[in-house]
Amino acid sequence: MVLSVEGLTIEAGGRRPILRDVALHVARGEVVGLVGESGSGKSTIARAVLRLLPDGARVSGRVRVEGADVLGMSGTALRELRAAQVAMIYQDPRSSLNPVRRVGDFLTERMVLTLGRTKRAARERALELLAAVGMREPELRMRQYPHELSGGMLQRVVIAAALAADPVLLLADEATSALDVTTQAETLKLLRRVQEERSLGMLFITHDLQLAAAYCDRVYVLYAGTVVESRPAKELFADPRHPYTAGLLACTPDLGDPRPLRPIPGRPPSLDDALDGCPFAPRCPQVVDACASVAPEPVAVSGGVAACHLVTERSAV
Ligand SMILES: Nc1ncnc2c1ncn2[C@@H]1O[C@H](COP(=O)(O)OP(=O)(O)OP(=O)(O)O)[C@@H](O)[C@H]1O
Repeated sequence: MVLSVEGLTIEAGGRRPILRDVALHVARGEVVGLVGESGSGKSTIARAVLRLLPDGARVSGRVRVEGADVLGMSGTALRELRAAQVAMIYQDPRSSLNPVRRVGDFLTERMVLTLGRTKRAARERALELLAAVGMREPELRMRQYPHELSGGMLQRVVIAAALAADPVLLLADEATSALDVTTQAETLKLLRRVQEERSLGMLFITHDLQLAAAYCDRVYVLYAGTVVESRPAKELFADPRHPYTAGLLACTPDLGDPRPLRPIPGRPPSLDDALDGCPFAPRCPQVVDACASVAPEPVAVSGGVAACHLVTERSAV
């Protein structure tokens, strides 16, 4: 397993944990979606994979990358993890690049500093990587400054940089959300291509369940810091088992479906809301008595798990 997260709980002083008992895994060559509304804890999971934890947080559980225990890593192993094994791609490529340094410097400096390449070898590798991500005129791009490139071209540069150290895992955190629709489609295709060519594991973070269901092999649905459902993407899309997953699917536009959109009423709980039962209970159209007081355990459903009292009841019959 490239990434394996078990029982991950992160508390940072609120009345409820940021993450509660999260279990998640990504196999080599697999694209795994992580979906949830804003504040559900998606980025916190990605950062925990790099052991970038909130200040003063209490953390329990396990995070393993290629079997190595990230939460217990020493300085050297942690540097190696961040510099080589795992690469993170953020939403806004401009925030990754220094506006007053040339694109070529951005690509080569890290290779010289953290991978110990010579300047010349780093430059050759940077040109190779730019070609690999479909950048035309790579020599010219190396000499340009970030403001001379479009958002889509910059995201290609960031993806090229992410591949520099031959990582085993890509963490794509809303990596295409800031791009226009056409550029988004191209960048998604590119990410899939490089992921397949190199057989990388990818954790694809998005708030868009339709996109995740169409793009990923498996999907985890996160709500208020807990995984409420995880299934193969096709099954999740065709037959969602958790009412929250069903609600998310019903409120995302689908051009082929003329039925009106049904937004989920209410808001997700904040960190100041204590949670006794199911975190989705106050918004759930199918709520039953147990939901208010007992947190549902994940139960096996076709291809994965769902944490919902109704699912438990149905599977008990
Ligand atoms: N360093 C921190 N200290 C305290 N609370 C934090 C910290 N980082 C995140 N949080 C809180 O944890 C919760 C989850 O945040 P996170 O950024 O992981 O959510 P997200 O699902 O990625 O949301 P978005 O889609 O808006 O990025 C939020 O309520 C956030 O305010």
